[in-house]
Amino acid sequence: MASQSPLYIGFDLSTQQLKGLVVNSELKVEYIAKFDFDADSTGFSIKKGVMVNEAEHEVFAPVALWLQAMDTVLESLRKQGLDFSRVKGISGAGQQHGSVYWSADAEELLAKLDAKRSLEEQLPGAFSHPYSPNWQDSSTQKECDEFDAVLGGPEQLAQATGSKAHHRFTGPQILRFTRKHPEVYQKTSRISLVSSFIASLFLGHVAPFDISDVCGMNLWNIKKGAYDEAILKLCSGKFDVEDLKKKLGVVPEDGGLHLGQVHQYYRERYGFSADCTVIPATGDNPATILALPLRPSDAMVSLGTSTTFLMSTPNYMPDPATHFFNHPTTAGLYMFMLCYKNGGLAREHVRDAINDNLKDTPSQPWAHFDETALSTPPMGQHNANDPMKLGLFFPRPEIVPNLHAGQWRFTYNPTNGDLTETTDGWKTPQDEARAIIESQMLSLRLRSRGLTQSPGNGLPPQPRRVYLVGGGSKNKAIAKIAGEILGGAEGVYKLDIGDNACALGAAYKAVWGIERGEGQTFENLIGQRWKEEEFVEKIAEGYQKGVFELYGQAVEGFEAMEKRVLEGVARE
Ligand SMILES: Nc1ncnc2c1ncn2[C@@H]1O[C@H](COP(=O)(O)OP(=O)(O)O)[C@@H](O)[C@H]1O
Ligand SMILES: O=C(CO)[C@@H](O)[C@H](O)COP(=O)(O)O
Repeated sequence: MASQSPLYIGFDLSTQQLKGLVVNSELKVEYIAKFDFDADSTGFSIKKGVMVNEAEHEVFAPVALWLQAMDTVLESLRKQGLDFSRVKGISGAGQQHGSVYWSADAEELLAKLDAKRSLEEQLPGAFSHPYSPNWQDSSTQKECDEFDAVLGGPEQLAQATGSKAHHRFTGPQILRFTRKHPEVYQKTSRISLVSSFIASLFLGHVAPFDISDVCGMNLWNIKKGAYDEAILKLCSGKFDVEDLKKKLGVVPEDGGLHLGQVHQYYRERYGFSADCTVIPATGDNPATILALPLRPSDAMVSLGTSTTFLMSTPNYMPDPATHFFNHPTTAGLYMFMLCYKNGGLAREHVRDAINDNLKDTPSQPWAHFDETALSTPPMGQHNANDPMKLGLFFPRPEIVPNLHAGQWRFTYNPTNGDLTETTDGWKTPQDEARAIIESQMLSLRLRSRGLTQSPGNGLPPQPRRVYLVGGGSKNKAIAKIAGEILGGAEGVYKLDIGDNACALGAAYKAVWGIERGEGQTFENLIGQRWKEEEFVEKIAEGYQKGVFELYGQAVEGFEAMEKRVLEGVARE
C-alpha cells in the first residue's frame, strides 16, 4: 500500500519544458509529469520553447504558453492518480533572468481565479506584455555597457551584484524595455522573475523575488542585502525610480519562507488541501545545487545543451568572468556559477566529424567519440617531450570567455612556455575528441581553482567530489577525463535522477521549507534523509597523482591561449 506521507511538488519551468515532480518526506520521487513546449503545446509559433527576432537579437517566450503548460501538468498529475490533498508544500525552479510583466488587473485576476476555467483562459489579461525575454536574448549590448559603467567598471558591478553586466540579466533587459515599450512599462504594475511567476500562480497574488534568483538581475547588492540605489536609478531609465522599486517589490531573506496557502482555485479544481503552503521558487541553477546535500567543497557540472559549473561556497570572490548568487537556502553561503553556451552541441560537432570520418554511425552515437578520446593520451602528448595540444571549440558565440564563434588550435610547451597557434601535429578530427573535453574541463579548473581547498592528506586543492548531471553525465569517457582534470578526492559521481535535478531540488526546497526544525539548515535536513547508495553512483576516479599535476601545467597554457585569442580578436 502506498505510504501516506506528506507530498511536495517541485516545478521546473525551463526553456523547453515544464516539469512537475512530486516527492514524499523521505525524498523518494512518487510522480513526474512533463510538458514539452514544442511537442505538446497548441497555438504558439515557438521553436525550442522560444520565439526569435533575429534583427534585434531578441529571444523571448509567450507567457500564455507557460499557463497552458501548467494546466496540462497539473491535469497529468491528476490522471496519474496524485492525491493532491497530501501535498503540503509547493516550490519551483525557473529558467533564470526571464521577466514577466504584470498588468494593472493582475492582482484582481489572480485573486478571482475561477476553478471551472483553466489558467490559460483566465490570465492573459494579467500581463501588460505577452512575452518574457529569454536568457538566450542578446539585444541589450547598449544597456550592458551602461550597467558596466554605472559603478565605475565591470569589476565594481561584479563586486556589488555578483556578476558584470550580461545581455540576459534582468536589469539590462528592464532598461531596454523602458526604452522599447515605454507605454507598456508605465502600465506594468509588477515585474516577476520566472521563479516568482510560478509562486504567484499558486498564491493567487504576485509573489516576491527569491533571495538567490534576485542575484541574476544585476540589481541586487549581495553584501548589503538590498537593491543598489545607483543601479536602480539607471535601470528606471527616464521613469521614476520609486515606481521601479514598487514594480520589483521587497525581497525576503528566508528561502524557506511560508509565502502563504495555495489559492482556493487549486483546492477546488484539483483537491489541494487548505494547509498546502507555497515556498519561494528559485532559479533553475540554484535549484540544481539543492538536488543533494552539496557540501561547500563539492562541485557540480551540468552537461546539458550548455555547460554550467556550480559550487556552494562561504567565500564571496566575485570576478567579471564568473557569477556569484546568494545560496537559495543557507544564509552565509553563496552559489558560484560558470555558464557556457558551448557544451553538448560543441561536443556533438566533434562526435559527428569522427563518425563521418569513419563512415559509420553506430547505434550508440558516442561510441567512436568515447573510444577515440580514451585512446588519446592527455593533451595528445604521446611522449613527454611532445608539445601539448590545446584548443577552443566554439560553434556558437561564447560567454566564458566573451568570444565570437570559432575554433582555435595551439601547441604549448610547458617547459619553456612556448605557445603557438597551429594545426601542425594535430590529427583532425581524432585529436579533437579528447581536446574538446579537455578544453571544457580546463576552463572550469582555471576559473574555479581559487575556490578549492586541499581535502587533506597532503592532496592539492580540488573538490571533494565532482557530481555530474544533465544529458552528458551518461558518458563515462567524459566522466573519466573530468576526474583527471578537476580531481575530486572521493571521485566523480552521477546523480541518479536522469535530467530532473532542478525539479528535484525545487521539491526538496519545499520539503525543507515545511518540515525544518527551528534553525535547521537545508543541508542538515536533506543530509539526514539522503540515501547515498540509492541516489548517486560513482562513475569515475577523481584525483590521480601525476595526471592532475600534468593538467595543472596545461591550465597555465590554456590561460595563455585564451589571452592570446582574446588579444587577436580585439585587434580584428
Ligand atoms: N551519451 C552521451 N554522451 C555525451 N553527451 C550526451 C549523451 N547523451 C546525451 N548527451 C548530450 O546531452 C545534451 C542534452 O542534455 P540535457 O541535460 O537533456 O539538455 P538541456 O540543457 O537542454 O536540458 C545534448 O547536447 C547531448 O549531446
Ligand atoms: O542563463 C542561465 C544561467 O545564467 C541559464 O542556465 C538558464 O537558467 C537556462 O535554463 P535552462 O532552461 O537551459 O535549464
